Amino acid sequence: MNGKFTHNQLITPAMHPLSGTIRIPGDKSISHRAVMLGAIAKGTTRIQGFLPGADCLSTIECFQKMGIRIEYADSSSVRSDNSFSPELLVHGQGLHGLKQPDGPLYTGNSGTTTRLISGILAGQDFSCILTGDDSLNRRPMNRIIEPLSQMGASIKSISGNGCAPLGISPGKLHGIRYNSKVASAQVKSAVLLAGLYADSPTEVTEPALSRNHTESMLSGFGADVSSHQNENGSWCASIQPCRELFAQDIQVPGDISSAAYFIAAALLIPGSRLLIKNTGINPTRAGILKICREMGADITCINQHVSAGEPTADLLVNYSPLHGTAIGGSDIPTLIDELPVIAVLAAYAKGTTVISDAAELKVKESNRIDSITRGLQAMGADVIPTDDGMIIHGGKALRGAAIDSFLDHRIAMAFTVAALAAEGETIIQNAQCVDVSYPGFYDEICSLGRNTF
Ligand SMILES: O=C(O)C1=C[C@@H](OP(=O)(O)O)[C@@H](O)[C@H](O)C1
Ligand SMILES: C=C(OP(=O)(O)O)C(=O)O
Repeated sequence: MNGKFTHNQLITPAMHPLSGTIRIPGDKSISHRAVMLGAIAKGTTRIQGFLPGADCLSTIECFQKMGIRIEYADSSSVRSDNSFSPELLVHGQGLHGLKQPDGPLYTGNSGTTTRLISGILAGQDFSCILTGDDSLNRRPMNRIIEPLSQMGASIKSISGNGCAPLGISPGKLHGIRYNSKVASAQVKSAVLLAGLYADSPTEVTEPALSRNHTESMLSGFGADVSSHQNENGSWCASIQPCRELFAQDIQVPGDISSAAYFIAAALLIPGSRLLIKNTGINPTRAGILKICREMGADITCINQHVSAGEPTADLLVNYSPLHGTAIGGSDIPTLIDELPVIAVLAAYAKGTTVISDAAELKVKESNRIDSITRGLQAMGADVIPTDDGMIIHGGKALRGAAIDSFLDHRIAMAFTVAALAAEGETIIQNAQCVDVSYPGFYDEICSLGRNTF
């Protein structure tokens, strides 16, 4: 992967409780989707609270390369709490307004960019190539190649290994009824986005409900989308062919996946009391709140409201002694990206935590079953990896260690939290990868714990 992720970060144990009020950067999933739908809508979409993380910047660059003008609005500002609040203007050109890029589209480290944009590109009348960094180009793409091909798209893995680079050429799309084996919002979204361009309705069924931001936002932009749960517990989302999408004003809530590190740090460090403002609590994303409460956490949602179709709240988190739990089934998609930091909580909790049904962890930015296990073992935790998760016998005191981030932002941040509650110093290797989803993470967590890093 790119040399820019080479910086190592020293973490010393927290010397003080975490206290105060923080505001988390915008939701990554919603930021991606707002740019994508804005680009293929008619008119100018205004996105407040956009996440300027590396992944979302990859999405912006892809659409700029396809002729879409995207700019920061003058009113982008530094808020009173010193955080930058970017407001983005996306000058959409309509469903058929994208132009052929003059070279490959580079999606960096971002699975969301690659898979969702593939659904849009399948409906264009030009050919292009999608490629990412080393990690991205190892992740499975057959999961989108298969349904998009069934719809009539011409999409292939150029090296024939089921991974990017992907070559996408014009094809005439028709609606399908697709049964996805995995509960994946990226697969569902790729199919629904291609469904905008199909000549008949498209349906995707998934075994459990994955994050539903695409469905909500497509509806807001004027598409005819619906979803329901089947009798066997699976979920079905459908979309009608679409003539035009219309620009929207979108307020992106804070990312609960980023809030997760502050929730966890406050739960682990005695005496902590943290108010995390304006966090998205969409039930398809908020599984971490449920699981933490099951583990004994004191977390209260206050000031609940709906912003641009997304449930949002301030989270008040108090230090809490935790105990182990079982995590699996339909909860997994609602907390998939939080499992690294939940595993850290489990290592500090009394008793045993069993994580199952989470084989998807193996195909993220790193093999997260492996990277979590290795990191926790290096710190002295008792953890046994399994095929679809892990078993953690918690409650041992952890010690600082050298932690390989595997260039995976979630691993770097989860082990930063582990290090704050450990004995001795920890080095997070290649820690700059946090910029993928949370630029400024180290400044924020450092200012709260008043640690000397
Ligand atoms: O659609 C999205 O925005 C995402 C979906 C999830 O991936 P899968 O769809 O592969 O589960 C998640 O892990 C990723 O961080 C973001
Ligand atoms: C898996 C993640 O993202 P993506 O799939 O977009 O790379 C993540 O942010 O943890």
